[in-house]
Amino acid sequence: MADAVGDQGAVRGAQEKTVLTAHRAPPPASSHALQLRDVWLRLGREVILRGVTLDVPAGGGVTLLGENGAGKTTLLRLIASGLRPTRGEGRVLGFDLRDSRAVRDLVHLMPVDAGLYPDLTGTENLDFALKMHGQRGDAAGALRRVGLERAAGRRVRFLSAGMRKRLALARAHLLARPLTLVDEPFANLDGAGRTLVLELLGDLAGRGVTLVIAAHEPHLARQVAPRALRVAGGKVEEA
Ligand SMILES: Nc1ncnc2c1ncn2[C@@H]1O[C@H](COP(=O)(O)OP(=O)(O)OP(=O)(O)O)[C@@H](O)[C@H]1O
Repeated sequence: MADAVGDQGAVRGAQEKTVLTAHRAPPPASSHALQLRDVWLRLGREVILRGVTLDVPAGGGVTLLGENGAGKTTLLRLIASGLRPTRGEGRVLGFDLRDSRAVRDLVHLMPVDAGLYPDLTGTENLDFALKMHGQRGDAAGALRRVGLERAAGRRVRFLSAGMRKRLALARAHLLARPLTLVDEPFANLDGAGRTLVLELLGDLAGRGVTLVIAAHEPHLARQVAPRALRVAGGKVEEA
């Protein structure tokens, strides 16, 4: 997965984006958080997605299932406008997937590796994410909620994998983007951490956020994103 970590250019770009998005018109009304029509995606020599058609109503949570390498992460990256379809079309809350600036403002992807800035502290990571979206929020409260108050001033590179996951969860919860994509939220977490994931994602769902969760733990993920879809052979089908 492309990694923005430590990329000062990305930080500058995001800061410029803050100014741009703050003045953008509100999204057009759409009853669908996501619509894909015959989407194909080739990466290098491999065709990963082979004609994916999908409608996700706004507020309707989806759990993506599938074997290792099936294409779940790739699909999430495409929805987050990080990859362009080779063929086909998509819309996020009415915006064309090719309008990456609009889509990135509406979507948050919590990647499997957490996708944090290792040289920033926990608080700085949250503050930066808020700034990027032109939002205000209680970073200290979010850190407390995930049990990371003592890590607030520590650089992310010194946190454990589970602590990073908790921090990424705090960020997703704080941002509460209308379409929130979550890649393997339960990985690297202890029992309390998994309960916390369910609480915070459940809270987002309750606030009308559309969740798309890629997970190998359907019994957990479906508690907050009930509709199950299986990714296999480049297709997506109801599970
Ligand atoms: N940048 C890339 N270039 C070429 N192929 C890639 C790239 N990224 C992923 N792939 C391939 O795309 C396929 C789907 O990978 P993906 O990470 O989406 O699977 P996944 O369903 O998320 O798997 P897992 O459950 O293991 O996380 C794999 O065959 C992988 O090798």
